[in-house]
Amino acid sequence: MNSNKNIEVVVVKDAQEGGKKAFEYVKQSLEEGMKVMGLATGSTPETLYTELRNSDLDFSNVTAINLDEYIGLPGDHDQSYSYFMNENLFKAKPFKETHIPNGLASEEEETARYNKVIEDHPIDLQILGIGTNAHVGFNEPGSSFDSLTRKVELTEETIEANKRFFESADDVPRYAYSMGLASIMSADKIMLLAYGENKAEAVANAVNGPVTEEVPASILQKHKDVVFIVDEAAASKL
Ligand SMILES: N[C@@H]1[C@@H](O)[C@H](O)[C@@H](COP(=O)(O)O)O[C@@H]1O
Repeated sequence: MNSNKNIEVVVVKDAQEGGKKAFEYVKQSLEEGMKVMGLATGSTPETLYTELRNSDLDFSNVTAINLDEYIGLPGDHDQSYSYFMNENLFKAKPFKETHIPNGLASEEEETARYNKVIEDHPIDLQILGIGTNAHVGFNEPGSSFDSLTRKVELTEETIEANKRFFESADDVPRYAYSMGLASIMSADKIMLLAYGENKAEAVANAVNGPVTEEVPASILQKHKDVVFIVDEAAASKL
């Protein structure tokens, strides 16, 4: 099924099974001494976070670094990624430190601050979701493979996909701070999760397509240790 030897693809039945499989990888990383874990938001990692919350794994020696945050939303806004992480993971599972971009801070200061956070805490395991247009974090098509944390403009496709969490598309922020593709690639290990038929094309392009900035996740073909955990629907175009 997987014709690209660089990306290991594990196919599971559904998101529930995906959460359990992803949990095993996280557990193994912890056993191997993981100190810094890169975290993702969106609906995809929810089943993994449920497994983590319900486990007895101890993250009190692990630093968490999140991929991105909407610009303009305060951390206590119920659609901010900061709020999502607190509710889905951090309240139940304390980490040593948690880092997430501050959506209210100024661009210059915040991007410099966040790049320093990543530089000071090399990521052992990075969790990723994937957008329907193959974005990772908020690195939309056209993002440079050399990019670090910066302000990004969301595409219409992403605004459409994310409006389900807001009252209307007009309420979806237009900009975000996102870790760049080079920052993501600097992680020692990467685990990308994807569930559902609407991710099938993005997954196929990322795994088997050309490595191009038009398909941000395709850069993962160049990483030495990457696994995709996808359900049967998301694997259907591989
Ligand atoms: N910035 C996030 C990504 O980190 C996430 O992976 C992706 C998919 O979201 P979902 O998991 O809800 O499909 O879109 C969002 O825009």
